[in-house]
Amino acid sequence: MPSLQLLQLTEHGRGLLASRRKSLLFAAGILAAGGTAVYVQSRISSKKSDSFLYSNGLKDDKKTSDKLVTNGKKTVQKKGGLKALQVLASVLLSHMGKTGAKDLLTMIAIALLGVIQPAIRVKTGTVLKTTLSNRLAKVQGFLFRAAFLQRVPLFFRLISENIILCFLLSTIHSTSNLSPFEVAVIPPPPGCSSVIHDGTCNNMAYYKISHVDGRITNPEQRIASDVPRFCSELSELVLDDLTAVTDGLLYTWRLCSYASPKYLFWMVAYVLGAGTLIRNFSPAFGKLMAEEQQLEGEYRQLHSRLRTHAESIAFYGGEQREEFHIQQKFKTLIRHMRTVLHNHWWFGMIQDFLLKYLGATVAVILIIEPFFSGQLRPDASTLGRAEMLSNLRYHTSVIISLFQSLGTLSISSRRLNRLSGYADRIHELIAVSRELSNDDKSSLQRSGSRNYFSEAKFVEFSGVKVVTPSGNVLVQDLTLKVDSGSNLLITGPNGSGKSSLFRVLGGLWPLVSGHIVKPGVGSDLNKEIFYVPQRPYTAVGTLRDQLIYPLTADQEIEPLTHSGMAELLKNVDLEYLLDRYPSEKEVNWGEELSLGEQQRLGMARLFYHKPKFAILDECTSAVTTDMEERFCAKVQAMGTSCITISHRPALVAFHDVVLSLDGEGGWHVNYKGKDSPVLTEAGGDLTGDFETERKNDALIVQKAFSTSDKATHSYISEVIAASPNTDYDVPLPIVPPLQRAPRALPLRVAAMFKILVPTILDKQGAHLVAVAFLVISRTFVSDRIASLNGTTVKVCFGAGQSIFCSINRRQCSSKCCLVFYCTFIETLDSPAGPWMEDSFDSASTEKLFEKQYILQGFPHV
Ligand SMILES: Nc1ncnc2c1ncn2[C@@H]1O[C@H](COP(=O)(O)OP(=O)(O)OP(=O)(O)O)[C@@H](O)[C@H]1O
Repeated sequence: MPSLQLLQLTEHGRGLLASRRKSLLFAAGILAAGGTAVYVQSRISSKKSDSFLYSNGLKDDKKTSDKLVTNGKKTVQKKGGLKALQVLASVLLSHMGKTGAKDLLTMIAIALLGVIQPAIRVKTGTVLKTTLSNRLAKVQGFLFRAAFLQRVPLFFRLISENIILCFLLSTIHSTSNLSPFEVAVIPPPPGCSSVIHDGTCNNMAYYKISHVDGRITNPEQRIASDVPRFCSELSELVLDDLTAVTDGLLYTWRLCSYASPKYLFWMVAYVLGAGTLIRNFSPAFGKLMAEEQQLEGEYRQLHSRLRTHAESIAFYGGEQREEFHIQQKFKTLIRHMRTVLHNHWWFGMIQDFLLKYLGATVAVILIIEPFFSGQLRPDASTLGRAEMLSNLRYHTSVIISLFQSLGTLSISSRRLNRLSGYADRIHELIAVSRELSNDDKSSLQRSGSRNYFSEAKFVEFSGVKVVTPSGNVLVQDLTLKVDSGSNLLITGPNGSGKSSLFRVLGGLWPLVSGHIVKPGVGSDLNKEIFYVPQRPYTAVGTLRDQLIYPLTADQEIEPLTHSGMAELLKNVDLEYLLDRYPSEKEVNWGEELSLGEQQRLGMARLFYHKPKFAILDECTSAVTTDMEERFCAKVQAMGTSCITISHRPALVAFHDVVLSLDGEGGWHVNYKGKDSPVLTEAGGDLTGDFETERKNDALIVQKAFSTSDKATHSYISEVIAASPNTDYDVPLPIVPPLQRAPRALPLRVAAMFKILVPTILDKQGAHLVAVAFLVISRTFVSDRIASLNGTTVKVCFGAGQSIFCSINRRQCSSKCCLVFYCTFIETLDSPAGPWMEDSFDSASTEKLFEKQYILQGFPHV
């Protein structure tokens, strides 16, 4: 009979299936060949991507300057999402290293473990886990028997077996639950993070991205959130697709061994058709995802701004304004997330319907089609019918599994689309940061062109133009030389470009035109030119770390001793910090020290580094004049040349050259006569003894106060006299410390209700109630299913409906029947199982086989 091609195993197929080793070798061969092909391709495209990324960074100077001037209008060159994905995947593979390769192998091993399991199921009709569970159940039954018969050695043997089985089951369970995200993230995501960190931390790219370039907002969101999500979703996709491909190949091969290729043809045609339909419906998930990340980043940034400027906002009382902004952003984010969720909901529904449920129905139709067409007739003999049934059952399982793998592959495009949203953002970050970090190198390399940096022992500007990132020209054609040993003071109105000149000198802003000569060109650490800003950066760490910053302990040539630290701090009257903070204590210095103290710490840092040139950008604005003068004198004594920005006339005395900017691009230079005094108006020989008491500041104020006019004096005296005397005997009120220990459970539950109850009546509350109802009803159904244990079930195998069953309806709702039916189909014994020996109702043509089962081991769903 021609239709028996479905049922009869061909000789070739039998041969192949007879050897499980061959099947595994075959699958492993396909995997290895596929893996090698993908790796080779990725290496090739990695080279291409590298050259693509580098070529982006190396643009000629003209282009750079044009780009800067038109930065505001600049648009990001959008790569296709999948192109970005390809580039990123190749970057990941090429920067994987040993650890990354190990992770990838683990992933493949997990995928194969998932594949081997169905392979065993197909062959033996049981799942490995199910076999072990069955055995465990049996062993536990035997335990009772052994105990009842008082057979102690047998009992202990069974207990040992029980323990081993438990261990194996828990290993299998936790291995199959091992999420690919964890595999990818427990060691840091291979390649990706290091490429990004290299790119953003090099050549001040972190500064240029957010302050100069403007193409990327919130780079930290991309690094901290997009990268882990991308890695997690990529590993999931690779794992699922790897499993689906191998599953698909195995099942296709088995189906072709048993049955006509027309089944495969119909299935592929169906999946392709459904896939095309779905693709046409698919919303732009990649774009939606990128937008979501962008909005999330902006929302986070508002919170981090609030935290950074908390004190100023609190003093201004600006909470409501800040809250308004945060709420606005939050609402926009929620609105967008709702759109995304809605799209996922309806699209997932269509996708599941077409590929999962309708796909399974198509599989059943394919299987029963020969019955309806009359090509397939049950054999007259009992054994023939039994074999037909077993084949029918087996083919249903193979075709459904094949549909599932094809379905998984066909939804990959949606997942890829989503992934491409992350890939786009990460790729953009890598490309922009490489481009920016290469900008500086390119200006060094092109010393033949008009604008470049070169190395010398002095600082010189020749025809330098200072242009802001938004294109405003601050200084035109500046030409000036600062020799080693001489000091330059820069003055000018606010916003005239004084700090910007240093930004160009330090390479933070590009050199648009002109030539700069300076010491330490291209060196990593600013040993030659040391910058001291108005608010010095205080790194997280100990007091010692602050002094040696940016060096780390292992970079120090001469380690700073405790007495050295004390000496440095004494110069700036901060030696009390040594008593206040233990030497190993890590402190958030930016929050704990006042601005004046931070400036003094910045000065001590300069004394430690002893650079050739020091750029002092209003770094003494918050310290007393006395301290400022001592600092300048000490710097001079150290032999460091200063380039200073200050509005204080007292500092003129310490400088030989004054550069004045007019704020409109103009500038002029004044040189001081050689006989000018080095002393300030405040007087005192500052080059002599620098050590003054901290109390000096207070003494100066007291002196000024006592010499002030009589009226003021009498007014203040009156105020002091009117103020109440402090009674030191009265105990001060004790402020209770913040509660740190966790509260008792009832209190925590009450707090939760306090939050939840008011929201229960609004829209979100309704959602919450609906979800709670679903969860409770699911538990109820699950409980009903579990109560099926012990129920007697009659299972019938019919010619028309393939398999059906009936359950005592009094004990089980129709929903439970459905769940039971699906579960039963999945866990049905092997075609060669013991039921084949049972008798058939051969009188009925409809009912081919019937058997009663007592259900056991039904879990809660
Ligand atoms: N990242 C930036 N993008 C665009 N414009 C900027 C940027 N940074 C600074 N500017 C502009 O450049 C101009 C000069 O700024 P700069 O900080 O050099 O002024 P300054 O002379 O040091 O002023 P002040 O005396 O107030 O410190 C200002 O108008 C400022 O708005």
